[in-house]
Amino acid sequence: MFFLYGYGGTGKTHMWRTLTYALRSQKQIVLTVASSGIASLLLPGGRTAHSKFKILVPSFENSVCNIHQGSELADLLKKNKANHMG
Ligand SMILES: Nc1ncnc2c1ncn2[C@@H]1O[C@H](COP(=O)(O)OP(=O)(O)OP(=O)(O)O)[C@@H](O)[C@H]1O
Repeated sequence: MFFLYGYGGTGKTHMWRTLTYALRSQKQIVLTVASSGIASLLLPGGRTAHSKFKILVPSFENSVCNIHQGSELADLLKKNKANHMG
């Protein structure tokens, strides 16, 4: 999982879009998530992290994601090579 930090307008979205298209063109699985719905709209196939990873709201120190072993989402997470968190 990669996190990319930078000031506004420095090219974070541009870099993630480029990486996502490059990896997907090689048939790699890339999950693009952001902390807000507005930010997720900038990413190809973007979703909020809370939606994609079934993160409970509100979340506490001991909260766990609601992903069940053997589910389709669990298999996808095992197979994917890169997550983008914007
Ligand atoms: N390497 C690059 N080559 C050409 N244009 C670029 C490059 N990086 C960024 N840009 C352009 O610069 C502008 C700002 O980039 P981008 O939206 O990716 O920044 P950002 O860091 O995601 O900004 P914000 O945090 O405000 O969302 C965009 O128009 C983008 O196309």
